[in-house]
Amino acid sequence: MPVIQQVTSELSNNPLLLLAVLPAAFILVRVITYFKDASGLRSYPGPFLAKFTDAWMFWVVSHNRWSSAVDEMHRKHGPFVRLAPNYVSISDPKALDAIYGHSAGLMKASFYDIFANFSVRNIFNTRSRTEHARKRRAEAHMFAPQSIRAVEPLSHVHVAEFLRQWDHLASRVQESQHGGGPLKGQLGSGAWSVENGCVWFDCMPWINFWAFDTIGDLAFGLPFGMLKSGRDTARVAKNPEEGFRAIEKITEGSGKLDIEEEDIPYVENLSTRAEINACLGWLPRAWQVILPRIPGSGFNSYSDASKKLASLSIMAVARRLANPSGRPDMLQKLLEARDDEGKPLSPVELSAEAFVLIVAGSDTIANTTCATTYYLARDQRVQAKLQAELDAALASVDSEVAPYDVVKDLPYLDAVIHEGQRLHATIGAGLPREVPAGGATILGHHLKEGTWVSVPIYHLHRAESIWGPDASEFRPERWIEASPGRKKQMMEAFVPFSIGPRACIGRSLAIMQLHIIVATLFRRYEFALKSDAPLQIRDVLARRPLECLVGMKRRKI
Ligand code: HEM
Repeated sequence: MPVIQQVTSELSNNPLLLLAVLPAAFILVRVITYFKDASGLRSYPGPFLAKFTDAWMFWVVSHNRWSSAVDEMHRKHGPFVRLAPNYVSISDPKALDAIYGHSAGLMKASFYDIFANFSVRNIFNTRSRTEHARKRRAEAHMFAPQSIRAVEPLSHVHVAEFLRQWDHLASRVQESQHGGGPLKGQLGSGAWSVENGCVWFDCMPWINFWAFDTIGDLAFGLPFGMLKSGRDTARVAKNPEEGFRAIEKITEGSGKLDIEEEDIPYVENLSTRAEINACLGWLPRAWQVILPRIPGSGFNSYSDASKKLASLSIMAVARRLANPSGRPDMLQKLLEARDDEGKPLSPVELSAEAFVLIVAGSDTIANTTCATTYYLARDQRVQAKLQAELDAALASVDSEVAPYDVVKDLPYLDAVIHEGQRLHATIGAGLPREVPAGGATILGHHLKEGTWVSVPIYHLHRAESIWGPDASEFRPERWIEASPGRKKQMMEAFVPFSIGPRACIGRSLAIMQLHIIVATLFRRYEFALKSDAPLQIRDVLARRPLECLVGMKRRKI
């Protein structure tokens, strides 16, 4: 019997032998691939495991060390680091344009496939240049300066609701000072306690409630009501398929909205999905399908969370179609959008686009606001300086919510927001892009077709070579003191919204929201921390604060 036949028959008769041989064969294939070096990356330094397998990326992401591990690798090995057999991270700001710029020609890598939870792609997860350009054209006017300014009054409503709840919390301080008031309690789902003249509570859930209510309203005319209830809860279609059927019937003019709904903890589902996506994105497609199906793998909640999140946008689209309003929100603009043949978006595409607006436009703003609040609460000097600027600028303004026109050009507020975005880096990861046919030359290095490349934002925002020896300090003054030449250098390395054709489309809205919320909160309240302990983060593409316990009281203004 020939040797190969003998070996296969031996293996099929002996499953234990097969179990032992499979890992050995796997490792052998990886070692041979490494030495064959088809990717041409063998000479690049990096973690040992990453030379052979994507498992290094999977491991660091699943251990909550995405941005920090990549940062460490660059500090150890320099600007070019191999993070996976086919993936190089480049930490030089000069690489940004070559990778993400308009004429770069690199598209999103297949890492983004894991984010597709509808049968069609959305503006964020499509990897097709043509499809992306079509979507971006259709959605650009939603984010034009006049469209953003038109929604400012809507956004004020939610900031005012936010103040009602925090005023209520702050009033606990006076109540306890005047005797009789309780020293601890619960508002919505959050606990609070009074100590040292402040009310202490975790501000992260409240900031989430505000951000989600606001984007729910701006996107769909459908605030979730999280601020009012103080709870993470949203009404969604119980069955997404039923939602699509209802949309189709309504579009054909032959149906009423009659969908079974349920309440879900939306933010919690979003966190679950984000955490799992960030890990699964580094695995081969087969593993992405298998792992969520294995009981006890830690990935089981994935499909359920994805479906529930999708149901929210399906429900919102169905509601709007059933009750057309003409309201100037994003959903209305999506309904008016036409493709290149003049056709409206299909129900599933509408829902997919609405979904990404909610996800991209809430979490990111909430994380940035929470981290900025943390840094300001930790540094009383910076907080007082900001408050002095806000007091002067808003002295004659008769509104508890800071109008954008009044606060948009305040130098210290601007510097605080920049510094919060720099140091926290809400999107801290390198955003992976794939080298197209013909290869690409980046900073003199020729990389072959199919190689993944990225620039690590967290590392760039903290590199001493760019920001100086105090790079890891929260010091807004750096933005004001810098000479024009230095400021240019800083801005070239400051990329919280990324750059190029796939840069954040919601940037102007985010900047407006951040100015309004930081100015309003810090004019009205004082914040403190109990210790200088670092902010605990879950790093899953977006870097989300897990908890931020602050002491807060009303200011005398
Ligand atoms: C502080 C807040 C925000 C930050 C830091 C941020 C950051 C980013 C970054 C870095 C990207 C590029 C992602 C990638 O290449 O994978 C992005 C894309 C995107 N962002 Fe934002 N974002 C913020 C707020 C918003 C808001 C308010 C919206 C909309 C309501 C939004 C909608 C989007 C969309 C749709 C994309 C995909 C754009 C495309 O591929 O053409 N973002 N954002």
